[in-house]
Amino acid sequence: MAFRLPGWQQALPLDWWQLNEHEISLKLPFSVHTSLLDSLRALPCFADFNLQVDCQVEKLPNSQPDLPLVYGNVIVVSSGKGGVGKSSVAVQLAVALAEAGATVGLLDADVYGPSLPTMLGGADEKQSTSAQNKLIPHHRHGVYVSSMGYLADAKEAAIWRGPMASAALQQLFRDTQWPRLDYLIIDMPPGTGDIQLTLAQKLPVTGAIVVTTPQNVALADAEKGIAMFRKVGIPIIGLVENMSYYHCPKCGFEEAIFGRDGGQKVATEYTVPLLAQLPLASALREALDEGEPLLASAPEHELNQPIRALAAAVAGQLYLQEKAKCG
Ligand SMILES: Nc1ncnc2c1ncn2[C@@H]1O[C@H](COP(=O)(O)OP(=O)(O)OP(=O)(O)O)[C@@H](O)[C@H]1O
Repeated sequence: MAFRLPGWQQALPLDWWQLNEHEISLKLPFSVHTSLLDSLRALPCFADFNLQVDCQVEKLPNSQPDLPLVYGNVIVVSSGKGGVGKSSVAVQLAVALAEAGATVGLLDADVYGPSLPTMLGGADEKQSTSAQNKLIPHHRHGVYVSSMGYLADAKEAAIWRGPMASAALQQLFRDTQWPRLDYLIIDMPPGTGDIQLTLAQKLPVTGAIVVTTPQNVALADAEKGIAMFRKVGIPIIGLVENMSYYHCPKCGFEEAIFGRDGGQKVATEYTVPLLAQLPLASALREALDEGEPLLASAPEHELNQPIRALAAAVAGQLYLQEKAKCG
């Protein structure tokens, strides 16, 4: 059976492989957690070889080529509707990419309900400023984080009007002293209104992810999210269906309590990839509530594998889609 990376329909290009006597090296231009390559290592044709994998993240063009940008690939995580798990997906995606070896930044643009300080911990610590008046990001679970939640009083930010909120966010984006990043993940405010549209147009974005749950109400809003990014010419990396099925921690029983395959239908209708169907699991919520994502607090937990596969699918699709544009 041929090996496929998560989210890939095709085999890996031949020029990514190199054979040197008893060693095969694979050069990937994006991040993939090593555990996702175990089935590749187990193929009989690799039995006599030592497989070396080297991930060197390639910087791809973004939607604002004229803006000077020192960061790597900028991925916005959005949702048409609140409460579907957008921030949870953004946080776990960032931690998973960092765990796979990438240098990752996470910008909390969810100004009206910044939840990253809760999910990553250190909510009481303030961000300090450098001698050049730049904001120093926190470094949590391998990810560089900058959030309104570390800066402004949440109650004060909650009454900001749209233009004020989007100006504050652009400033947060610009004035954070990011290290040289491979990926910057932006947790967008939920919805498809003016503030989201302005942010999508003003920020240099490489690709967007739309998070949804399988219920019809959430899917209808996810469709609006896809339409919004298409309108402003931002490539859609794909759709993430969160809370796709309930995972019983005791017996492993799984049930699609919000309905089945809604995300797949929308993905097919809009011809975007369905990047992942993530379980609804109390262990994931408890870990995020404690500021210790499961990937960090219990790396061996079985619930982490779908998140690692999501991260590989996001990184791989972003690369594939950009290269497809170049023909
Ligand atoms: N797959 C999941 N399993 C269990 N709990 C989850 C899952 N995804 C998210 N949650 C929980 O659901 C709640 C809402 O998630 P989250 O804050 O990520 O949603 P959101 O879409 O970002 O919300 P908002 O739009 O209000 O910012 C959180 O308590 C989170 O821990």
